[in-house]
Amino acid sequence: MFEDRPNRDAEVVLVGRSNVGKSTVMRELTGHDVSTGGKPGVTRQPNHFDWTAQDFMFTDLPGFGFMSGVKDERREQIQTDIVHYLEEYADHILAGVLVLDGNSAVEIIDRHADRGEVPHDVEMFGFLREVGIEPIVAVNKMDKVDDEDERLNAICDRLGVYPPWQQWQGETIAPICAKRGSMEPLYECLRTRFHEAKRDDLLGFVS
Ligand SMILES: Nc1nc2c(ncn2[C@@H]2O[C@H](COP(=O)(O)OP(=O)(O)OP(=O)(O)O)[C@@H](O)[C@H]2O)c(=O)[nH]1
Repeated sequence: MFEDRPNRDAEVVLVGRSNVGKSTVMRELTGHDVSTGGKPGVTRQPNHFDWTAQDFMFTDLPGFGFMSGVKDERREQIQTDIVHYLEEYADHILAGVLVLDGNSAVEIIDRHADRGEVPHDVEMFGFLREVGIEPIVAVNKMDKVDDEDERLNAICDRLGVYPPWQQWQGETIAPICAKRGSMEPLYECLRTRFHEAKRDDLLGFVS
């Protein structure tokens, strides 16, 4: 199990396959320069970004799916740890941000589905809902996507969310480009969640 979780009442977690840009999203959210780029699977332990005064933190959970240089057994252990973490702290988690790579998500999901497997992203989306954490899908790397509406609708379709994607704007689907600092759609979704949770004191983190 992951260790050293600060005891905070409110939390937003980020999950996503390796190399989707989770650390870059985190840097934009927190202003902390976490290690980005390089080898996929760099993040192996949760990174907590902690605000004691507000009793709140953002948590970057390790990338699931492909991790280079990590043995199968170890990778499975990390996945099990992620699941346990989300189950255990679900009551404190105001939002689960599933970060996808807008440029490759549909292709990867379809490849796994064609093999008769449940794609990781689809599984994680469903799992978050199952444990009572409403997911926000941050579709990153939109700078690499030409047919924006078509791609976002395909992502909705694969996740079992009804297209058109625009009806989930500000709530569930957030097309972003973390590398260029285009984060407003994600901030909008987070503001909605904080407001619903009556935590308007947290709005300053996403304005
Ligand atoms: N084109 C583009 N590239 C991006 C964007 N955001 C991140 N990247 C790049 O994607 C690569 C992976 O980014 P990271 O933030 O390290 O990804 P990660 O998901 O934290 O990776 P792990 O540590 O392996 O879990 C880096 O080369 C980033 O520069 C984006 O919005 N557009």
